[in-house]
Parts: sequence; structure tokens; C-alpha cells
Amino acid sequence: MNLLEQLGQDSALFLDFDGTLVDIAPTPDAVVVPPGLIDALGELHERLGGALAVISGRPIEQIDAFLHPLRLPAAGVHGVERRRSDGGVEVVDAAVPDRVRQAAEELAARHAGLQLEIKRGSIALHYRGAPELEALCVAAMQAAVDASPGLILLRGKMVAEAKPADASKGRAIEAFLGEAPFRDRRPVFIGDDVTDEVGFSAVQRSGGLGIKVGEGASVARHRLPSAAAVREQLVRMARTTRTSLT
Ligand SMILES: O=P(O)(O)OC[C@H]1O[C@H](O[C@H]2O[C@H](CO)[C@@H](O)[C@H](O)[C@H]2O)[C@H](O)[C@@H](O)[C@@H]1O
Repeated sequence: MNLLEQLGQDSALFLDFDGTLVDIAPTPDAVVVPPGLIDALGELHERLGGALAVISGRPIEQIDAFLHPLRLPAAGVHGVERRRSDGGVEVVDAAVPDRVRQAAEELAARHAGLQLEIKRGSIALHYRGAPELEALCVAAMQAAVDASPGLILLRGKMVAEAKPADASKGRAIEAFLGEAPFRDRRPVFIGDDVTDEVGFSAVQRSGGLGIKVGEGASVARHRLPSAAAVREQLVRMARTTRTSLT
């Protein structure tokens, strides 16, 4: 898949963060933003008339910190938060009930390899440091979520996350597509995880392009092999002359 051939001035580009722009790391705070990526994203954002957004499971605040000084339009916490192109922020109003937090905290307190992320509107229990505990983590989080109307359990890469059913990456992308400068553009979404599948469906329903990074079943009709390949193409696109995005 050659992105350069697919992306035109009438495109809107939506990018997942972990596993797509940066390589997966042992813990959430250990990811590294490689040199050149921030400049490339800034350049592409400008060339696409502002129609470039990060669509992440992380809070927007974290995305801003990793991409500093760039502040892109963004959806965070799988669509719970969304910063529009004009800078305004919308939040899906949903508090995670205490029972979910307690279930996750109890497990994390008992097992050193587990890591908890408390976000606005979600709780993520990471088991990358103790993969043998996957079944235990998923069962405990699922039971807590089943007892909490309005929540669903999202299974990501070595993580089980309780989040509002009303928020998703797909809905966030659709909301962007209803607004300037994304409106009336052909959407392209690049992501690597099962949590990105609803985003692929959203762009493909709008006549756009879903691009899955790496292996695994996907509804996306296109593939790139790795986050390194995504970065290489983004940097290359940013370096080419302005006339290439036509
Ligand atoms: O939607 P994304 O931008 O891909 O974010 C998904 C989750 O990414 C982070 O967790 C994942 O990446 C970590 C760093 O590589 C890794 O240690 C962890 O196992 C992965 O699940 C982030 O911590 C989560 O909050 C995001 O939801």
C-alpha cells in the first residue's frame, strides 16, 4: 500500500497512536516518538488544510505531551473526548462506577505485573507485564462491566478497558467528518488494533480507506506491515513537494 498514491488534497487523514505512529512499548509511558515524526505530522496537517486528526485510546493530554509542540485535532479515550479543529473540546459524559475501579484496583494491588490507567471516562487494566493473568483480568473486568449499564469492555493489546458504550473511535471519526475542514473529504484511517475496527468501518462506509497495520483479522481493505512503515510513508509524504498532494 503506497499512501502517497492514495492521499490527495481532498483527503482527511485519521491516525491511531500506539502501534501505528509509535512502536508498542512494555508500558504506556515508555513509548518513544522517533525524530522527524512530529515535523512530518505538522507538515501534513498544514497541507491537508487541517484535516488530520489523531484518534487514540489515550487521553488527548497524553497525545499532546508526546507530540509537543504540535496540538492536532484529536479524539481521546476511544472517543470519550474530542478536540475539534477549532480547539473546542467535547466530552461524552460518563463516570466509571466504583465497582469497576475497585475490581481493577484489587487485581493490580495483588499482582505486581499489572498496571492500571485511570482515564476520564474509562479504566484500563494492562497485563503486558503478566500475560499469564489475561484470563483473570478479562473475567474480573467483564463481570464488573456486566453489572454497570452503559459500559462495555474493550479488549486491546494486552489491556482490558471499561469504557462507555456510547463512545467509540468510529463515532469520533464520523463527528469530525461532519465538520470543517474534514467535511466532504475522503477519509483515510490507519490503525493497528481491534479497537480500531469501528474506525475502519466508519471510513469505509463513507467511501474512504481503512488501513490495518500489522497482522490479524480486520475489516480494513488495506495493510501496512508495521508502525515503522507508517512513519516512513508519512515522513516521505511530508518531504515531497507540495504538488504531490493533488
Ligand atoms: O488507540 P491507541 O492510540 O492505539 O491507544 C491504545 C492504548 O495504547 C496504550 O496501550 C498500549 O500501548 C502501550 C505502549 O506501547 C502498551 O504497553 C500496552 O500494552 C498497549 O495496550 C495506552 O496505554 C492505552 O491507554 C491506550 O488505550
